[in-house]
Amino acid sequence: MSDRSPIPVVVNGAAGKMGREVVKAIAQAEDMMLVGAVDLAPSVLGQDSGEVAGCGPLEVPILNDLQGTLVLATQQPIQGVMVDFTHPDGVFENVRAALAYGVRPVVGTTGLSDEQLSELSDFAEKASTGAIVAPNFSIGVVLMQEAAVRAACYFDHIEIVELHHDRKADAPSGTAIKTAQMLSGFGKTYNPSVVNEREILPGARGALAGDNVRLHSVRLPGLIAHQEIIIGAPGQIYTLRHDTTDRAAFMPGVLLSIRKVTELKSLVYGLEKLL
Ligand SMILES: NC(=O)C1=CN([C@@H]2O[C@H](COP(=O)(O)OP(=O)(O)OC[C@H]3O[C@@H](n4cnc5c(N)ncnc54)[C@H](OP(=O)(O)O)[C@@H]3O)[C@@H](O)[C@H]2O)C=CC1
Ligand SMILES: O=C(O)C1=N[C@H](C(=O)O)C[C@H](O)C1
Repeated sequence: MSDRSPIPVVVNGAAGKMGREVVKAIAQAEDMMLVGAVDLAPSVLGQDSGEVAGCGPLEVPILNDLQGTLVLATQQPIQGVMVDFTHPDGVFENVRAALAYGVRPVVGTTGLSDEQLSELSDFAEKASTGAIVAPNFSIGVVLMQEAAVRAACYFDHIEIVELHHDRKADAPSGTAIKTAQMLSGFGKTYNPSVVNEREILPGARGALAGDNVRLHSVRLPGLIAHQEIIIGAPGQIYTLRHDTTDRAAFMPGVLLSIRKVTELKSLVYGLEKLL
């Protein structure tokens, strides 16, 4: 049994698909304590976050007041952490608020623009407060991305297909954008044209990211989160694929980030930097 105080954690988006999974994971982690649960969904206001998550009562009600809940997190023996799985529209303000209160953000919500990310990074640096933004908390995805980066030393033709459930707000996925960013900066332009290509229906060839990596998004009920990186060369196709079959897959990465963010003094973008 450790004599250190548990890390106080606020979960923002606590009633969502990811938020419920995070509440369960924190309830089971001996070195963490859930001190606040926030969500804007009116149907869960005032309900016990543990009951909503399906892990039994935790005596932490779901509130719709992030600022008030962050204040609670500042009144704990050690500095708190805010885990955010909400919506692309609100995440920037949520993270700014957490940093302003000295509560360290661990952010899974996707959709932050490069400018927003850079602004949050400057803000964290000035506040000397750790923050982690990870478009994907699954360790399997990081391994897939790293294999793609290695393959990029030898191959020039790479397209990414990401497939998600039909309740996803943003496209392309944060994971696909991050993968393209990781493949960029090696002084090459991917997918050089070998014909004068005509896109008969706009969008048919996907979006261009990074150094010309093509991204394609599929949205269907029945899917959770999946990504293929397809690498082509004369006479061969190398396909990397990751399938999330349960959101529990993200929890080891989320818990690791909650622990690591307490040691940081600035913003880190990407789970791969913590492994
Ligand atoms: N980094 C990673 O590994 C992963 C990232 N994600 C990302 O996390 C985000 C959430 O995903 P998911 O859990 O599936 O989404 P859900 O829609 O299931 O959950 C989001 C919850 O947050 C609530 N909410 C929306 N805006 C706010 C806000 N400003 N403040 C507080 N609560 C808010 C929603 O309420 P209401 O329904 O009323 O809007 C909902 O209850 C997405 O951006 C997704 O891409 C998802 C999986 C893994
Ligand atoms: O919305 C989701 O579900 C997911 N979003 C993240 C993304 O945009 O990459 C991570 C994962 O793919 C699940």
